[in-house]
Amino acid sequence: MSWGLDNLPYGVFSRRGEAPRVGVRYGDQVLDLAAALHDEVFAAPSLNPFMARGHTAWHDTRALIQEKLSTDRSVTDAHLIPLEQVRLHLPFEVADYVDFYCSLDHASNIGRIFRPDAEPLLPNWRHLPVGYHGRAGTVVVSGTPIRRPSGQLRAGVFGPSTKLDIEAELGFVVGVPSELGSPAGAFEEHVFGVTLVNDWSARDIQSFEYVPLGPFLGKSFATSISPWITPLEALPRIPGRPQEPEPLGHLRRQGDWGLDITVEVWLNGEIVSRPPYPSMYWTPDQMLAHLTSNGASLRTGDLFASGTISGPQREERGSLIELSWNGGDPIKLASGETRTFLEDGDTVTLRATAAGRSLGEVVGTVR
Ligand SMILES: O=C(O)/C=C/C(=O)CC(=O)CC(=O)O
Ligand SMILES: [Ca+2]
Ligand SMILES: [Mg+2]
Repeated sequence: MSWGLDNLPYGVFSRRGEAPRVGVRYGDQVLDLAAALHDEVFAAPSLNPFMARGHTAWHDTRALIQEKLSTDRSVTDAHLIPLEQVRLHLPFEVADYVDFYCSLDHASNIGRIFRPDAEPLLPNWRHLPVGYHGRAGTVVVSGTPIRRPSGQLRAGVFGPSTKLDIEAELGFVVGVPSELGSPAGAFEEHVFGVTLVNDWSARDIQSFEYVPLGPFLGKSFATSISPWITPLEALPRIPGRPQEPEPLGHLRRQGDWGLDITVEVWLNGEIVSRPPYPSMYWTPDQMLAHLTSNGASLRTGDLFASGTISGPQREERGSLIELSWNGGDPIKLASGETRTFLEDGDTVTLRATAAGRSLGEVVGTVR
């Protein structure tokens, strides 16, 4: 079952007229945790206070919820609320937002498109997980409409982007802070769980502005996430793929943090791509190690995303700029229409599963 006892993602919900609070998804219902577990930490309108409690509390709480859901009828009858009665909110207060660039296939494709006369991979790419700081305040929950951004599309031209794109990504949510001046400790001590991310991107704004400081307004206008945060414990882990050259000591992998997750990209109701997470080059423990290797501290609520997930096949690409090769090879939809970049009214839905467990969906419609 996609939302069974082995899944149990956390979110923030409210019923009409009630204050938002923390719940866990079970089947097509939400378990009201403040009521079911008599713990005030779940009465907060965000997951941050619970996430700050740390790894042992996360593990014990999950075990308790599993036990109550499987044995305690009074809990299940009184505190499970049908999903159609609730509104889902942004599940945590986003502290900092960082976006990496961990897919070899995505980085190679983008290199070919943006820098056709150079080597597709820049010389640093295999030595560290390249990333940039995004904009935490514009991370929005699934369902939030996306306004087409305006910006400088080329020298002397300001106007609405004509190359509005998506990026199918996985996001990692930090629960436990780290100390300023020291690298973070073990991945599972800091990272609470994962969420699906659509990092909307305006490719015309991006390609004019990005030299030499990186993406700025082409990416900061909105980033959508799933209302559900899946705990690390619920995710099937697999070995990461081979890396050449061997990374420096501080970037060596801490264990098997490859994740067996497949994403689906839906455009106006049809699947246009299935990006495979196992094809990612840099693993999330390496992202965390790199992010804090200079002593930068983590805060509860930090979000770091993997970067666009693209596999080697065309139908595995996680962005429209790759799927349509920057507009030169339009995507043919079953409806008979074609697409290069997004048009007003288009709806994009990302869905993902990990060994049958749903990670939920991220939906956005362009306005
Ligand atoms: O290579 C570049 O110039 C920029 C590439 C990106 O679009 C960066 C990005 O958002 C990272 C990602 O999603 O993989
Ligand atoms: Ca991105
Ligand atoms: Mg963004």
